[in-house]
Amino acid sequence: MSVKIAITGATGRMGRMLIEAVTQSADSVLTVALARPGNPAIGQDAAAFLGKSSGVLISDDINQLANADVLIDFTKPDGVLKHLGVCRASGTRVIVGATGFDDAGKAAIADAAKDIGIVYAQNMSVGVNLVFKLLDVAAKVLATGYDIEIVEMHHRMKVDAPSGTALRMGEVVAGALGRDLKDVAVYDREGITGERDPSSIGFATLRGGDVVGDHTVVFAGMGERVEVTHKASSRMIYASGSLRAARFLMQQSSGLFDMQDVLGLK
Ligand SMILES: NC(=O)C1=CN([C@@H]2O[C@H](COP(=O)(O)OP(=O)(O)OC[C@H]3O[C@@H](n4cnc5c(N)ncnc54)[C@H](OP(=O)(O)O)[C@@H]3O)[C@@H](O)[C@H]2O)C=CC1
Ligand SMILES: O=C(O)C1=N[C@H](C(=O)O)C[C@H](O)C1
Repeated sequence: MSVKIAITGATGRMGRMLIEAVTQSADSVLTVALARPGNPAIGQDAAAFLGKSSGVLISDDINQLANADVLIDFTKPDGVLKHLGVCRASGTRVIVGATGFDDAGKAAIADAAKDIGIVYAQNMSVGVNLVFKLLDVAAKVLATGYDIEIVEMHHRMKVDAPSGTALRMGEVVAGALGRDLKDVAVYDREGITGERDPSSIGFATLRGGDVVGDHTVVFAGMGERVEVTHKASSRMIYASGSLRAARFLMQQSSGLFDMQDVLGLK
């Protein structure tokens, strides 16, 4: 049976990629496509930008979320939290792809997962989730004598920094070393900074052009440097991962999961 999918932010970069992925999928079907009130695409077919017809018109009525098995939400934290309220009431499962949540937002996601199945992942790609595993191993092997720095580059339209993926990479590495990222993260360096604190994990954020998403974690020692890099060249990797997460969620009536759960990497 096809999984009934709702897409919010239907005219966004990821929204459109998700609509394309659902229209190509054999086991999911688009039933709801939402945009914010005033969006000029409201009333148009959700797949019109592909020159296709999906039979689903873009709407601004969030109560339509009840007409889906799974909402895939790549909007922004405030949008996700609003949509979660409707989904919690209707029993619609949710995939949270948006990044930039504060601690209160993350707590609200965890609370909603008491009633509905939720996959929340800063990066839905198989490759990045493999990298998370590799980083756990690398950090443990290179635990002493290696300075850890995380560099990411994204397109000029991205509004949050560092990326959710870079922050998750920091959490994985810090966790492997028994550190709390909140205590050791360094996000800015300017002027006379003093020598590097060996326990710190530094972040550098680059923005420009149309870069889909590049991440490198550097382990810099005396005499050698190990770099673990992932480069995304298509947003379809995130859309395909999200559909995989949707199939996984159909087996879960409640609970909070991530892509490591979906991919069986735990
Ligand atoms: N987890 C993952 O694998 C990935 C996560 N992302 C994350 O997904 C998010 C979206 O990225 P991207 O598609 O590039 O961004 P876009 O800006 O292209 O799209 C965002 C969409 O969300 C809508 N939106 C924004 N705020 C709200 C709101 N409060 N309520 C309802 N709709 C809203 C926008 O509508 P409007 O046009 O009206 O502003 C737009 O349609 C980002 O947080 C990004 O970091 C991106 C790629 C992969
Ligand atoms: O905004 C993006 O584009 C991306 N956002 C996610 C993040 O913040 O990590 C995932 C991916 O890197 C693309």
